[in-house]
Amino acid sequence: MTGFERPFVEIDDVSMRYGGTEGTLALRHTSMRIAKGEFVAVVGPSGCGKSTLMRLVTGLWPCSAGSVIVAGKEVDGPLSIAGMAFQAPTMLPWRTILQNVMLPLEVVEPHRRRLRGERSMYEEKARKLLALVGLAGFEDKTPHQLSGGMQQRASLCRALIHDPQLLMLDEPFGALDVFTREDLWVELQGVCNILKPTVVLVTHDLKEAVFLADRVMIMSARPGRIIAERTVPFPRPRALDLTYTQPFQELVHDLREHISAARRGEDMPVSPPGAITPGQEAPHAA
Ligand SMILES: Nc1ncnc2c1ncn2[C@@H]1O[C@H](COP(=O)(O)OP(=O)(O)OP(=O)(O)O)[C@@H](O)[C@H]1O
Repeated sequence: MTGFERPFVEIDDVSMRYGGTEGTLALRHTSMRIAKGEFVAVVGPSGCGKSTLMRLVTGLWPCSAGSVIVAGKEVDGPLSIAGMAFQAPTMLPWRTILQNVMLPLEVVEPHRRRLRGERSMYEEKARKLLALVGLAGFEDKTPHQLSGGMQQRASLCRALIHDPQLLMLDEPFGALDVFTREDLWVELQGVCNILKPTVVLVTHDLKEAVFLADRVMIMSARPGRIIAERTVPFPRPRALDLTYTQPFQELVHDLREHISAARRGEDMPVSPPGAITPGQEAPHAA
């Protein structure tokens, strides 16, 4: 990195209230910086405003106060450079898996314009992505012919088909069994290593956060704000065996304590941003 590089995502003193002045205050004075290519996980008590934060960053909702800047531009509407995946894969049941994966290309420019003339190139790309997550051979199936885990893999491909610079994942593995979930962590890590998007992952699973992220941001109970962050020092690629090691479990435990305190409405002593767990070396984070 040369000199100062502007963060890719800049969330500045953002507040968000649903339903007018008497409505629910979901976020209060939340700030966050995310570097290009960085993988950030956001954890916090249930209902603290994590999904709200995702909606503000992707421009699906406007903030009530503060600003969100992505790639140097203030977000003032839905972001075409973002790909999204949620807990429910939400595949269109009448379309094949390949057609579902290609859906964003029918909406997002410049792909929309190019799709008619370059359909076979785009189809090839969708097939390659599906192969990358172990779904080669399932392109022509419909969603109901696939398991939940397979549908979630396909929804990851759909989030990535238009080469998003920003990948926003809101509990994407929350509905899956633990084995499928862990397989998908490894696959997501592999895909990110190749495509290198900037990623924001909202999750309740602290192991998932530590396994996947360069940095974990911890939110307070509602109204949410960032109360602490941890840099994850483990080198990549990470293997699942890492989750059984003591440093990994200590970091998960540390996060759990922060969230328990946040649920009780207490703030733990806040570590400086980017604090590193004692005895561990600095990460490669972007
Ligand atoms: N569309 C909406 N209208 C009114 N209130 C909302 C709306 N969406 C969310 N809220 C409220 O805002 C607060 C934050 O919700 P949000 O979904 O962002 O939290 P979360 O941290 O993602 O929750 P969870 O961990 O349970 O998924 C909650 O109190 C919720 O009830």
